[in-house]
Amino acid sequence: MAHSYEQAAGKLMVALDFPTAEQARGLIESLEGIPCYMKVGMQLFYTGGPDFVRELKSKGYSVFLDLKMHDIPNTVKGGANSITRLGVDMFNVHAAGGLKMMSAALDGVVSALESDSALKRPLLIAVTQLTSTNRDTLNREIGIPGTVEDAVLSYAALTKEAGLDGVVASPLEVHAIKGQCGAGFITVTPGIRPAGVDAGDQSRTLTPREAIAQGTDYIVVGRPITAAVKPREAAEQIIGEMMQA
Ligand SMILES: O=c1ccn([C@@H]2O[C@H](COP(=O)(O)O)[C@@H](O)[C@H]2O)c(=O)[nH]1
Repeated sequence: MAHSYEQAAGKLMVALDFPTAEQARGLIESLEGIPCYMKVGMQLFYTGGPDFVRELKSKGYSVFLDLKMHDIPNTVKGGANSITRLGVDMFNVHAAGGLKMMSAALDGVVSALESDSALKRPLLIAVTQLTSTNRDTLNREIGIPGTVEDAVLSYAALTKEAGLDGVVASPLEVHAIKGQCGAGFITVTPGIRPAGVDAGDQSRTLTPREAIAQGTDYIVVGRPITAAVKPREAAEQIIGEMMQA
């Protein structure tokens, strides 16, 4: 299906992986007017904190808070409650934390919503197998047998059972996830590299056009935009590719 400019831009999540809010603001200014999602990860959150997230929301951006919580259920429930109060549009936990931990995250969301009717329900998703990992990481290093896709599908099934909205996976697994969990189960896919751009530490990658063609709901793009000489041009080129998919 062809995408309009707005549809394609709305599926682009820009990873604001910067050490300071000041540096992130520089990129945001250069992308002004592009209706993309902004993703705040641990590097920026640990310096910019909740205030920076509120600043993004006040500018009208949809925000994915990518803190990948992974702790005991009670702690994750509290974290999810605080994040929901912050007013983000999406946040995540690690599926490896298990069913009880993911259900506790959902409880944290529900308890926040019950305490303040003005709050909007954020999408809650779980990280399956990091896109920087491959079969060797899984089998030899961690000692988990099988293919990466097996592991991703197993985490996705658990995430669905816990009642979460979707998963983070590589674009290579989107087709299988949608087949198993249904088209409405959201996939958020990092590991995006336009042709000719260095993969860096990413192992399981596709281009923006290929990822959209696989049926992913959102692509996450960091360095191909943030480290580009002309970030706005890089972002517009990616959106153009997504529109052609
Ligand atoms: O499996 C995962 C989960 C999260 N990420 C995050 O996405 C971006 C990707 O950045 P690039 O610079 O485009 O590689 C980054 O914020 C990661 O923390 C991921 O890459 N893989």
